[in-house]
Amino acid sequence: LLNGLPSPPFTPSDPSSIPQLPQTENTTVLILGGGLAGLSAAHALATEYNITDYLIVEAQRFLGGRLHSVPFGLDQATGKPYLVEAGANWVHGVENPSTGLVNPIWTLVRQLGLNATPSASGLVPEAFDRQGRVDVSRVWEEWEKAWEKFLLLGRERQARGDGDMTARAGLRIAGWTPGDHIRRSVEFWNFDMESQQNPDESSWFEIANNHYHTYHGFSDEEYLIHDPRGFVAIATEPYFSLPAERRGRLLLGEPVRELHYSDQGVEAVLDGKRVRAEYAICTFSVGVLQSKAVTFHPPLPRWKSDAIDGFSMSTYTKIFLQFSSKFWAESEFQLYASPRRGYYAQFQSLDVPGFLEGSRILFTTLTDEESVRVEGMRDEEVKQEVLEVLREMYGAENVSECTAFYFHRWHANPYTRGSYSNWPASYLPAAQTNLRAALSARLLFAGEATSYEYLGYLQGAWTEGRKAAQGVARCLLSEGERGCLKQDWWEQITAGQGGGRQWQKKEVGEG
Ligand SMILES: Cc1cc2nc3c(=O)[nH]c(=O)nc-3n(C[C@H](O)[C@H](O)[C@H](O)COP(=O)(O)OP(=O)(O)OC[C@H]3O[C@@H](n4cnc5c(N)ncnc54)[C@H](O)[C@@H]3O)c2cc1C
Repeated sequence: LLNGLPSPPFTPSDPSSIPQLPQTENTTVLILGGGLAGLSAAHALATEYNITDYLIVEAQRFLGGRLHSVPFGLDQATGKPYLVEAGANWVHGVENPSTGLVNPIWTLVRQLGLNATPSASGLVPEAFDRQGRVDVSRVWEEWEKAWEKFLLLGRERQARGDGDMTARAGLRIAGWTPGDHIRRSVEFWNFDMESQQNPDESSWFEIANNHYHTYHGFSDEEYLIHDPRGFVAIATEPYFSLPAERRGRLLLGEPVRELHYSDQGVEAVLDGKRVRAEYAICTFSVGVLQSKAVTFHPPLPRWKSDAIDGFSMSTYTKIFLQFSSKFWAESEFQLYASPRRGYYAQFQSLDVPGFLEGSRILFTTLTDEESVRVEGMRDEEVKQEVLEVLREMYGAENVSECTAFYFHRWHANPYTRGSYSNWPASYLPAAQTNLRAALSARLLFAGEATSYEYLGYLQGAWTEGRKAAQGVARCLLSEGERGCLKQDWWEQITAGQGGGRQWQKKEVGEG
């Protein structure tokens, strides 16, 4: 379906098993999107509120959204492909023994027994530039000192009520001024590889908050998932383990084109079909909403469209290569310091003990403009670029034959339009409240981008899906009492005028 991608293993093998709807279908709760937020909402409705009359509409012919496990290359031992994660791959932050707080994604990983190995992304990597090997340990230390100060000052200043600035300004204030290609690469590795955008494009305060909630709230550990069932299992297995009568109805391969909302309910227009619901939970990414591929009726109020258009959605691209023999370093990570910032700066080997040992698989990661650039190129051209860099790093004579090559075009994919959201410096917390707020108290919004604490992460998508289910359930179980949906929104946001006193706060359900 998508650029000739191999079908993920969870695609129903028999397309006739996908139920066909009559012209108009009615349901109580319509779940728009079958990614982690949509499936966690479905699971919560069925298990916690005993609501089973729901329908999930998913545009792609498989579930999982940005959890996307893809067969790749060949495992010579089994004669079958490996499974690699083109989308989310890590559990960021696991558990905090002093508070007892556990990342819900970590709980799911453990319940399902998925293979998870601690990843060394925070340690000084082996590094190369055009002249050969370089030692980045001193620069790394400089970065770590500045980064700690950046986080601390960011949260202190926010608590004092100071105005936000770009993360670039925050880093400078913390003493970080990257004047050469080594420093720029170390910065890219530690900043952009998390936020997918550079410090000039990102908010100081919200990057500090986001980091705090995940890496202090849970822990600073990161686990890479590499399991033959795919990381997508955290979304699909809880849903498919429900008894059939609790699984609602599922419609795959059906893009929503229009959404009509009023205080009576929501109607989704698909190709040749309509679905009417009392409530709907929209989990489409900010990128999809920004693309205007879905038309809203009535048109979105300004407070909502500004909240969508003002946010950032960027792209993070993992490019996988399998070789006939392993020629690279033994360590998990290698840094390439190009004069061009972010140009194949990070390589990660899956062929290391504890991961896919013996696989001869390596991947490199691009972000933002570099991602969009390669999405516009042919696979062969991109492959040649990566091979050229590897030849510089390891010597042309050592680079073996590349036997498999793959990357997903997240920006071009009309159902994702990027990888995950990022908080721009000019965007106020009140605007994110609006991103999340329901329309007409009937059409709710949920997904990684609507999470204040865990924006961008799987834990954000999971918790937001469940909260939306809770909001809908509260209304259904109280028979639609006015004010049953507890969500705030701000009618008018005046940036830079000294804060909230000038904003008019409203509650969803008010006229
Ligand atoms: C490359 C990459 C790497 C990442 N790495 C990590 C990581 O290591 N750790 C981590 O925690 N997070 C990571 N993330 C982020 C994480 O994947 C997301 O936060 C999470 O999966 C988002 O889930 P969601 O349900 O909010 O959105 P989605 O997964 O996007 O779900 C929305 C669903 O809506 C569907 N849809 C869109 N438009 C329509 C339409 N018009 N009609 C019907 N259906 C539609 C989509 O197909 C999709 O299935 C990564 C993401 C990417 C892409």
